[in-house]
Amino acid sequence: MYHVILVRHGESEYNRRNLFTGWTDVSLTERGIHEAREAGHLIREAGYTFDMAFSSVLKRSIQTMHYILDELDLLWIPEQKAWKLNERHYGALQGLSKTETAEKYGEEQLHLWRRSLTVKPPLLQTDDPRNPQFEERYKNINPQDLPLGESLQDTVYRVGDFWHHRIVPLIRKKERILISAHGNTLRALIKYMEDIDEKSLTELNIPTGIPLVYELDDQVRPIRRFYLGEPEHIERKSAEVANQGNVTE
Ligand SMILES: O=C(O)[C@@H](CO)OP(=O)(O)O
Repeated sequence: MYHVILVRHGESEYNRRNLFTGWTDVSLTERGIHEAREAGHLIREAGYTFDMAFSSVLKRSIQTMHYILDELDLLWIPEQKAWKLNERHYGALQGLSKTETAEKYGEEQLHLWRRSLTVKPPLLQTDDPRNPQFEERYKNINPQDLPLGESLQDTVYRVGDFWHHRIVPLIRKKERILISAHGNTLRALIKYMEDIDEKSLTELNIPTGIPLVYELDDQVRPIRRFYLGEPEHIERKSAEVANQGNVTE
């Protein structure tokens, strides 16, 4: 049996301000740093270790990976930063307030944009300064592969491809792997691995900074997944994510 540990980065500046983030490159807050360190602590307490770590090319995920590795005294292990692990691209919603978006378009529309599998956000115009094609960090990526906005399904394709071609071969070689990524990247990966139905996927909210352990069989297929930590705390943090953008609470 193999295992892999997935973590959603700790709270970011945009999470705190309740703004759509996507590919916007924002830092962790003090709370986020604490959550990332706590994730490392939980992993250490549970007795896991790593041979290699992955993050996206967004700093909140990179910082989280480093805080976790620091807690484990593993900052020396090889790491890889991959754009294919970036958060789902939220198109023209990026930078908007989730609450204001709900007030303007209704909670139902907000929920569709946030949690449906196939609904795309309004796309960026190609001349929008937020277009990833203008960013130095994506200069080696085929411009046609860079999104102007993605549905979760689009994210499932790119994350699934990365998992299948880059992570699975390492797991087969018995590499113990940490993946520090994002709420919707991890929802996409869970969809890819388990093919869960759309309703369950809609209800799946990944809490920040809580390690998610996947046990995998000899064919690298999932056996079960579980969070490390105290169930009530995890439940509360998942509900916090689900309720972002509620107009009335
Ligand atoms: O804004 C975002 O990029 C994501 C993750 O923070 O939010 P949501 O939970 O609304 O998909």
